[in-house]
Amino acid sequence: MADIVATNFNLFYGDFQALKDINMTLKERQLTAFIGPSGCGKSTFLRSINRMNDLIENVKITGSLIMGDLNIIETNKLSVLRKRVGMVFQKPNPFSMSIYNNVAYGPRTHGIRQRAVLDELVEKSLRSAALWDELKDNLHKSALSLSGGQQQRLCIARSLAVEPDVLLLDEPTSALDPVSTAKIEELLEEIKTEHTIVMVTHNMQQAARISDRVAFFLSGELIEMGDTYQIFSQPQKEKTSDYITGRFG
Ligand SMILES: Nc1ncnc2c1ncn2[C@@H]1O[C@H](COP(=O)(O)OP(=O)(O)OP(=O)(O)O)[C@@H](O)[C@H]1O
Repeated sequence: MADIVATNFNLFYGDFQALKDINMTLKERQLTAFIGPSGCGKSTFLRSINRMNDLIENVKITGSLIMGDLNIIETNKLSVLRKRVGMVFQKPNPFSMSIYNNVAYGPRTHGIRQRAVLDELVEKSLRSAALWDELKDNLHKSALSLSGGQQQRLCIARSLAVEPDVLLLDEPTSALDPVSTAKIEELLEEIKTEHTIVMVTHNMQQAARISDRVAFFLSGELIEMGDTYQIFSQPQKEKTSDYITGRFG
């Protein structure tokens, strides 16, 4: 595992520059929250970390994004990158298959076939996502029969099953009720010492509750990054202070 380091990172959608000269270190085994008003580039930067932006036409990137020995921008081994960097989206998107097969899907695509190994990975991942006790007797039920909160925890379990270094989460609780949100926050706090977690959130209380570090974006720029306590109690930049006190955004 290693820190993720962005240096002079720029991203353009056609002529539009969505990210401007980002210099940032995402520390390993910490949870970093990306905050900022809508359209400021948080998701674009998050998607850059596992090259999801490759799917979009006319994207141009300059600068570098490095994780230890892995050059994220230049590698042509996307399956290796995506094994090391998992992603969970805003809306739970389990596959239309059983709970077991959802979690076993990633390991199977990486060639794991032995039933005992898969069983162990499924159990470990569901335990990490705080779902094992709830679901262990129903592993062959359809994932689509679960509640929204359970589906999102299943999506986290599915990402964890390939044992990634990094977990990217794009507003993972914004479609969920407060109880499901609390469960996800709790599980992220539990797993963050074993993974580097980067989460986009519009919920400032959530960032304050569970992140170790906060990065504040505005209009494609990284305005300020620091320890969560510092950002919320003693922001160094006026724009950060205006945003967190609700003056705009
Ligand atoms: N596929 C795309 N093509 C062109 N422009 C895009 C594309 N995706 C995003 N953008 C633009 O890039 C900018 C940053 O968008 P992005 O989704 O990264 O912002 P965000 O901070 O995550 O916003 P939100 O909080 O609303 O999700 C916005 O101006 C957006 O319109």
